[in-house]
Amino acid sequence: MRTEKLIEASHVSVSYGTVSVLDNVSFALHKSEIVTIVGPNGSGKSTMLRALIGALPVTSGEINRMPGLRIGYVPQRLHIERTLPMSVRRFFDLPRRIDDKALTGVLEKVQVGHLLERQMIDLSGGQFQRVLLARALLSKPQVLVLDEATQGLDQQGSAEFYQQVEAVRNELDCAVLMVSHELHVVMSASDRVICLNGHVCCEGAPDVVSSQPEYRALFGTDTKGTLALYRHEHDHTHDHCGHEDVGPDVNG
Ligand SMILES: Nc1ncnc2c1ncn2[C@@H]1O[C@H](COP(=O)(O)OP(=O)(O)OP(=O)(O)O)[C@@H](O)[C@H]1O
Repeated sequence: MRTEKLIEASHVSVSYGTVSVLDNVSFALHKSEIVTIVGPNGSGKSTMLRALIGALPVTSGEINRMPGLRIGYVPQRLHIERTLPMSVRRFFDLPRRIDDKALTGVLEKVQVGHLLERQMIDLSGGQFQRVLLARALLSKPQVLVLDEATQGLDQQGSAEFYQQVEAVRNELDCAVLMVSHELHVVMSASDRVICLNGHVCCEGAPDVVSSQPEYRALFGTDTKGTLALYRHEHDHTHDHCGHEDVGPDVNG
């Protein structure tokens, strides 16, 4: 039986000016599930995340979030000014002071306690992303949103990061909604995968999605998928589900 819906998008379309980026997308995120959005460059993944969390207005359709929903957001990257001294502890205090007691539990979960006095700019890529994850957890989120949070990490670093995310989900029982290009990593860590290319091409459990013709057309039959993703030329249509392919041109 499905649990309660935390966020629901119904027939959502988003355009930037006259350019349509999302067309008639419907989607629901349920309590405790890990959902990954995959798709080629420019297919609207970040746009969809931003619309779902309310950071971007939709052109048509509707997005409903559970009243009072707490969302923790881990961005793709964050620029820290190199000339500005900023310790990890100070970073946690932005935009408002966090007392040590509130911080302790989160530091243990994400194993960044030993980094508190370090400068943000001196952290490794993996440490930096774990600090961002810890910061997102401070609001005790019911939904954790990750937008390509492991960009720049090597395969082992990103696998460790996603294991950490899974552990956090298991402990906090929060839902996780993420965008990733690392199909081989996220496919194993997700309950459900949405394959997006301006519209929802297919969705379902990872093993179901990876055997769909739409998915294979996008990512190739290679289980790693990553290279095919960047080489993708979207020339298939979706007659079986009544969608005309109106997705953006994403020649990589
Ligand atoms: N603020 C904006 N104004 C105009 N166009 C935008 C804006 N943001 C994104 N776009 C365009 O919308 C399309 C979808 O962008 P989006 O970032 O959602 O895709 P994506 O799937 O997340 O891409 P990537 O995998 O490269 O990160 C792209 O063509 C992009 O150039």
